[in-house]
Amino acid sequence: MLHTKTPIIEEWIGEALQKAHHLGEPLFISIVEQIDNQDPFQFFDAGKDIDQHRTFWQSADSDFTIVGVGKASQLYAKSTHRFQEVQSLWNQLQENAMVHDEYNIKGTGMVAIGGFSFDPEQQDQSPWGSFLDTQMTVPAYLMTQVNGESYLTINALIFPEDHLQQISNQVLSHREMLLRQQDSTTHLPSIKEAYEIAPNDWKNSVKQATEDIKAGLIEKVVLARELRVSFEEDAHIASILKTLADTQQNSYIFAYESDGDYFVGATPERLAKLEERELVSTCLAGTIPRGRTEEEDQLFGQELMNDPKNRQEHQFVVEMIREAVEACSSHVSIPEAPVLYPLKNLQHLYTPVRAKLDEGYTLLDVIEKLHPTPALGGMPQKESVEYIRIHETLNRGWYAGPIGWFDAGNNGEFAVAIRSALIQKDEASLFAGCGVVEDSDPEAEYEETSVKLKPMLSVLGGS
Ligand SMILES: C=C(O[C@H]1C=CC=C(C(=O)O)[C@@H]1O)C(=O)O
Ligand SMILES: [Mg+2]
Repeated sequence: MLHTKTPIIEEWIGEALQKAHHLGEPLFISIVEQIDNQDPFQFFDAGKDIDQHRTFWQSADSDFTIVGVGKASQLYAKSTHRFQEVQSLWNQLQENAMVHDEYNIKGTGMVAIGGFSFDPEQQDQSPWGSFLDTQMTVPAYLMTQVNGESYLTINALIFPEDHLQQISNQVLSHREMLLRQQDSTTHLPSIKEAYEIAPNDWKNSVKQATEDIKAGLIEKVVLARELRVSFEEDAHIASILKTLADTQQNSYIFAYESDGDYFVGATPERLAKLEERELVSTCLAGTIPRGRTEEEDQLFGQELMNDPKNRQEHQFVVEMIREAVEACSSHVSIPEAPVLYPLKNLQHLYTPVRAKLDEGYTLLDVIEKLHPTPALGGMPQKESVEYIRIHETLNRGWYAGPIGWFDAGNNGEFAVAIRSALIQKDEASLFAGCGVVEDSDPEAEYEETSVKLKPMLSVLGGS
């Protein structure tokens, strides 16, 4: 199918340029074509020769993948109203756009992919200097894989003074580079050094939090810790993503590249998904390892289901999400009790939330209401985020923040960026947190976070 569209792409760019001339201002153009099936990891890898700004997202059931290369537009915001700001930038961008799309498939055409930091009031930037507080990218080239079909979107902002031949040549040569299928080998890094940041101080902070909870300061707080590793050579991100996708069941695989730094992860936790006003959110909190045998696995699962401490951790999340979703939807349906959600290394308590989003609300409105849920922040929301700001010594940056995408048709999905790492050349910081409630035991919480670090550690050359 490659090459068949070349003349028409050139023609459409020409039309956009004429219109930009006429208007005297830049014009956004979006062109969607169906392409032969592509390997999303190869597409991601091929993108490195075009732009140091790539994005990757795969849904937890692996039936939807989007890969972005370059940036046709960026939506930035930094304030307590960051979600609203992004929404209005998005609305503006769509007002002046020429879209050529005969398919109308979710996640194609004008799509923004990116994330939000956990806490916009955190002043410290290090080591997240390349990641702004809010950064949603409309990729210049976007590959979408959905229902077994692949699509390529070309997005560009065309300026009146642009030169037609120059733009067309560039777009068409990039397109060819991206769609050329190469042989690729998976190459994971080898770890030179790995060390945990102050584990004893962290256990003391968990102990202190249980006392603060008993004293009534807060009800629950999620405390995170960091593991730092260095590699023999720079990490190869496409290989890391592919291995995560191959090994981490029931997980969203994501990567966001910014100026050569990468935020990568395999998170099981959906924040919210919206499709044709059907809203789905997820309560995921409460944790136990997988067993080594099927029998042990079931035993652990039952132990988790019946453990009051884990049920309490989970229940805080259900109550908060219920309230947030009820405030903007109807037909809210939430099962009475959680079920088990199995991952490779651990199992969680899981309660799905379904609702019909009321007219007038967007996915970003829902994200704003939900973030952070008590699975990432705590209870009450504002107090626990303040508690984290004061007591946690690491800078969360984008860890535990919303990460995801939305399109022009009000479809989209955000997960929370846990089980993740910030990768900077031959170094990485891995993060894991756990819900601390009144009955938390620091040693057990420490063990829980160790297991949560495993998925990322294993693809970064650790065990
Ligand atoms: C904060 C994390 O996990 C959350 C999600 C699921 C279960 C959790 C728990 O049982 O503590 C945490 O709330 C993390 O993995 O960094
Ligand atoms: Mg826990």
